[in-house]
Amino acid sequence: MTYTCIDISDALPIIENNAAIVDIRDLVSFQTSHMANAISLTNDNVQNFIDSAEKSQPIIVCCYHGNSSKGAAEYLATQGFKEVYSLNGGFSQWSAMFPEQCETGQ
Ligand SMILES: O=S(=O)([O-])[S-]
Repeated sequence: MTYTCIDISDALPIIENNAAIVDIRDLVSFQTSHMANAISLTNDNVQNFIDSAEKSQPIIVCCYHGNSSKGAAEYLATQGFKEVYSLNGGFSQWSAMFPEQCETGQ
C-alpha cells in the first residue's frame, strides 16, 4: 500500500467524506492551532491509533509544511490503512487558506 500527496484544496472533499485528520507536529504547535477535528499523533499514541483505527477510513496526515507527513503517511499505509493522504503545504498553508477551519486546544 502507498499514500497520495494532495493539495489543500483537494483535502476538503476528502474531509467531507469522513476522513480522519492526524497531525504529527509537536504538541505545543498542535495545541496552539490545528486543522478542525484533527487528532495529535505522536510516538506515544501512534501504536494505539493503529490498533484501534478503522483501516478503511481515509486518513489525511498533516505536518508543518508537507514534508515529514510523507514519511508518516507511508508508514501508516504499511500498517494497513487503505487510503492515506499527505497534505502538501501542511498546516502552514492550511491555516493561511482556511483560518476558519482551525481550532486550538487538545
Ligand atoms: O513538517 S515539515 O517536514 O514539512 S517542515
